[in-house]
Amino acid sequence: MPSLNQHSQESAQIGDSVDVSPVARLIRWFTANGGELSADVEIGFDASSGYHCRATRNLSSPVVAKCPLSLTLSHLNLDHTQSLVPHVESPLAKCIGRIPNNVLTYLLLVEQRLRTGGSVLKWQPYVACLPEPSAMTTPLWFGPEDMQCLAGTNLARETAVKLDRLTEEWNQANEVMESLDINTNVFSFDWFRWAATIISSRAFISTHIIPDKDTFPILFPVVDILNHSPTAKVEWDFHPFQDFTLKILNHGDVRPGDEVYNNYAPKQNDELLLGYGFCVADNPVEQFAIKMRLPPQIEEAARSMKMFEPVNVPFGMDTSFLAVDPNEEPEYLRPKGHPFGRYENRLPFFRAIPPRIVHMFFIQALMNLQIPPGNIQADSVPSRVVLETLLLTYEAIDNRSQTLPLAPKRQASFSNDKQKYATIYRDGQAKILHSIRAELKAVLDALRFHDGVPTRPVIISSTEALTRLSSDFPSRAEHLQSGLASQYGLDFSTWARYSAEIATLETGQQPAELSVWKLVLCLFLISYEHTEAAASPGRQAYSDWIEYLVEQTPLPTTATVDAEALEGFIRGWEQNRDQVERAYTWADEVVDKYAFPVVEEVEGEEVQRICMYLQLGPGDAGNGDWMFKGL
Ligand SMILES: C[S@@+](CC[C@H](N)C(=O)[O-])C[C@H]1O[C@@H](n2cnc3c(N)ncnc32)[C@H](O)[C@@H]1O
Repeated sequence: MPSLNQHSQESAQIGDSVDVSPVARLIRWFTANGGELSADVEIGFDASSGYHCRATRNLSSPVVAKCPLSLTLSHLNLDHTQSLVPHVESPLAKCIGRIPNNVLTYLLLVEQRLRTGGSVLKWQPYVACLPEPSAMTTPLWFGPEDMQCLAGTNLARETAVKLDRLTEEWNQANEVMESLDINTNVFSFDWFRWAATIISSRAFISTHIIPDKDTFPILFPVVDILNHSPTAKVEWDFHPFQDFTLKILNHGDVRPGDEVYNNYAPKQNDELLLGYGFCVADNPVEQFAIKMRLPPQIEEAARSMKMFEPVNVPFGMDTSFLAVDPNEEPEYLRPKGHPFGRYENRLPFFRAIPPRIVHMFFIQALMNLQIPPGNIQADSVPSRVVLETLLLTYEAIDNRSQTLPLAPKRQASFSNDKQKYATIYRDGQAKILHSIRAELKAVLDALRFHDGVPTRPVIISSTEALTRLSSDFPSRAEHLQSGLASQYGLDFSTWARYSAEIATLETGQQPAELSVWKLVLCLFLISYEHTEAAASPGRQAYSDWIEYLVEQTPLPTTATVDAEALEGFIRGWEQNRDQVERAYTWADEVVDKYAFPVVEEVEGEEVQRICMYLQLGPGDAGNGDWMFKGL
């Protein structure tokens, strides 16, 4: 390719000799009309990144390209009432004020590209170097197979939304043009989509060059030919109402042959893919967009209880989200080591999660546990509430991560760039989501307790509770186990067997472990209350816990169960009929309120256990700090 400075010195006449390449014509047109391009670079082309800029020798100055306002392309060129940029004659001028400015720019671009509509072909050399529809790689151009690469990602939905919006804009523009007797045949949806993609992938915002008007998209020929690198050090030097210069700040580091990059600002891969049609592998600013709202009635109730006041935002979180409409901006999950830092939170395991989402699950936790918000101080949240908030957050992230599994091992080759970039984006998103799921899971795993005497609040399954019952009240435990064995066919030959079986057993479409828990808690209550025996540390921990649960959920005055139904499981019910009935009714309520599922590995398989949170009595109602100590 000839060096561009040679071209820049040639006289610029559009439409001259046919053997001049489109790039050479572009540069001649550009420089003849006030544009500047460094003599140390050339414009090259390759199939994967299209036109790009490359150093032919060491850069003698930071300036790579400078585009005057007079060469820009935007709807403003159609507006004959202004004198900031040259006017073009076009029927589209009639549409000013009747079609949105960005849409008018699409239409003007199509006119220029198709050399039609009677408009002066002012930007012909520029438009001739714009990528063809066949080169477009944003999801607006994805076929069904390409879309499959986006399955489970946020972009799968956003692409459909964007296409709908574009179709709507196209329909409305056609209506206006028809009403003004403008021939609309030329503005097919495909060309309209092409122009919209050109704008999203290379337009700048007008604010810096025309600060006194509302922002609109504006094209700066040639400056827009540089590709993006997230590490490029550049300056966008705008002189209002005059020109825009792109400078390379570390121009001394650029070697002959190096590609010279712009930096389109830190952008995540969803924005890059949707707007530009490419992605950055291992993009350092990548986050995971997440949109969650409380059900409207719960949100309403929470609002009336002043839960959206800053004093009711727990864990030392930043409260600024309260002033932002949740529909305006998405929230992002941030992986460890993210360059923007993570979210302020006294509890480290919540630092990946946006405060709005943690607050939302905090509200949900209070509702689930039936704790009136007035009883909670945001700076000293009981650990049971912390745990419930964590469980709800984990459940939501876990559910989402099941719709976006971690990437399988892939072959390095793809059938096209769309699939290559979609896969980079998709895999990066899955990686973030699963890493945050794993962080939360690690906290839950660390709280899970299997053997010995709990010395801190722990999560226990019915296996640990039954073990404790066996050691403290062997004959009651034996009776219960034989009842469970005959009712459910459970095998108690080893605890591992029991765990494996109970995890997969259902009764009435509910996990059978819920029923076991109700019986065990009922037995704990009637046994500990009436036992004088000196407590072992293990027994003490459990009996303190039961005492605490009774404090939280007092015994009912009337029962909802008939003790006879418990005959096979609870010994001596005849003598203590009323007591057993009330204890079981209590246990039923406690389990409904507090039991939760936890995934664990039993005999090499991941299974779901129903667990309870064993607090060490009222003294442990503290602020949840223990949850991360020593983790
Ligand atoms: C502002 S234009 C840059 C010029 C463009 N290469 C061309 O052929 O006209 C932005 C487009 O360039 C391509 N591009 C920019 N940076 C890229 C990169 N780092 N990797 C792959 N393609 C890139 C994408 O197609 C994007 O939509």
